[in-house]
Amino acid sequence: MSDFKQRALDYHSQPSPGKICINLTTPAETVEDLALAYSPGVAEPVREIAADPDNAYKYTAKGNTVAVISNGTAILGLGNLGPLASKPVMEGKALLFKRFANIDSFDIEVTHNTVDDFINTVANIADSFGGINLEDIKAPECFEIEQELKRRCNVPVFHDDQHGTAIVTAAGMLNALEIQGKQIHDCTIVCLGAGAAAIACMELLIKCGAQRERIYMLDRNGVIHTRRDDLNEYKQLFANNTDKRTLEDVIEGADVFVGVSGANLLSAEALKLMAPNPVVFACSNPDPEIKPELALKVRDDLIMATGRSDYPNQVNNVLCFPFIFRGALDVRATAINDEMKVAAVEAIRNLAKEPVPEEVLKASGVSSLTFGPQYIIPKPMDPRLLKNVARAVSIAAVESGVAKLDLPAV
Ligand SMILES: NC(=O)C1=CN([C@@H]2O[C@H](COP(=O)(O)OP(=O)(O)OC[C@H]3O[C@@H](n4cnc5c(N)ncnc54)[C@H](OP(=O)(O)O)[C@@H]3O)[C@@H](O)[C@H]2O)C=CC1
Ligand SMILES: CC(=O)C(=O)O
Ligand SMILES: [Mg+2]
Repeated sequence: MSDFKQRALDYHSQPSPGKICINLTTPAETVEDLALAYSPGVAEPVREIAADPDNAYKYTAKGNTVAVISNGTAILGLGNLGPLASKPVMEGKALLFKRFANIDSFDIEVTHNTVDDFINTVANIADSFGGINLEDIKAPECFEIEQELKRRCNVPVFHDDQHGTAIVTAAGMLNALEIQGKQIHDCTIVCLGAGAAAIACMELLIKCGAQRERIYMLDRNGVIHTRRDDLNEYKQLFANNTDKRTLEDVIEGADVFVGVSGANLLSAEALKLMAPNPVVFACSNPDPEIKPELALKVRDDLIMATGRSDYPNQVNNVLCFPFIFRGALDVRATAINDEMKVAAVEAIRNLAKEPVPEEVLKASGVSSLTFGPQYIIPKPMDPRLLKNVARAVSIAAVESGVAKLDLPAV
């Protein structure tokens, strides 16, 4: 067994199995404590909440708790390995929520037969939480699931693999193109993958100025084009009127490659065909579409990002979901809307241009980080993400009319 594999397994099994636990916030030592915490005292908040459901925010942990919910159908880039196998990732998301935004999470792995079963399960428990973070649910079901849950739930519902990924990709892409001296409007973009992350990333890049006709999306059957008859309604939006059929066909002269598909699917030969000064986001986890060492060996004019923590430029939704939920919970937003997403893109993007504090350099194991090809996007452990992104999101929620509370004082 490799050393890294053993260390990863040890990390998850020691000092106790898993990565999270529940702690108490109130004393529970004496008879009086228990009389307050449980019977008879607990009846008082019960009555208050029955009289007004908003009192759940006052007397329970609801307002600072997010449910991380998966069915395990698209676990990272590992595929459909079932609900239970997704649990380490969902506990990982809970770890990140707590570590970066002090949000408590429950991970919930749902076994279901139909899409309706899944939707009903989540809708029926949603009121227990301040928000719902859907995770690693494959396309195309994820689109219907999110849409229906948004309609049925009173709390924000956010599919992280769609919108968290899209927000971070857009922030990193705008910065990378700025460094490469390119305008997104003029770029030819190749997107390998046509699932949850791909569709959302491309839609957000279009909102940021990319031209739909200059995007070539590919799935397992190659380029998505207008003469295919096997496309779902989401892929159809990206059907290109083209004779190009393969990755090699579309990548020739392309400015941008976004990989949200699977491991090692972009060859060095294909990369060589890209236009000068390309941007390659190989975001598949745990293994990118092309390894940075290989990519940088064949192109020295490249800006390269992956989804991983162990290379420069980590384009990963960890830079978004803790902070967008912090911003939403702080003003009790009823939804996470486009205004809040755009605010998050701008806040993440701008932070990469600020001088980096010593503590971030230390945690990153480097002596300097300056806006440029090796640093297009902030590091997840940058404490300013919490302040800047959450605040920007809260302001956008208030201004767009979905906040139930005023902005908290700074
Ligand atoms: N860095 C980050 O923050 C994030 C990275 N990701 C990564 O993106 C990838 C996809 O995740 P997600 O969108 O949630 O999953 P989905 O299951 O929704 O989509 C996967 C897509 O990848 C395509 N695909 C898989 N294998 C190939 C292949 N050999 N050639 C071409 N296309 C292929 C599938 O094609 P088809 O439609 O034909 O089945 C499908 O369109 C994963 O690797 C995941 O780790 C996801 C979210 C965040
Ligand atoms: C990062 C993430 O959410 C994924 O790879 O699915
Ligand atoms: Mg995911």
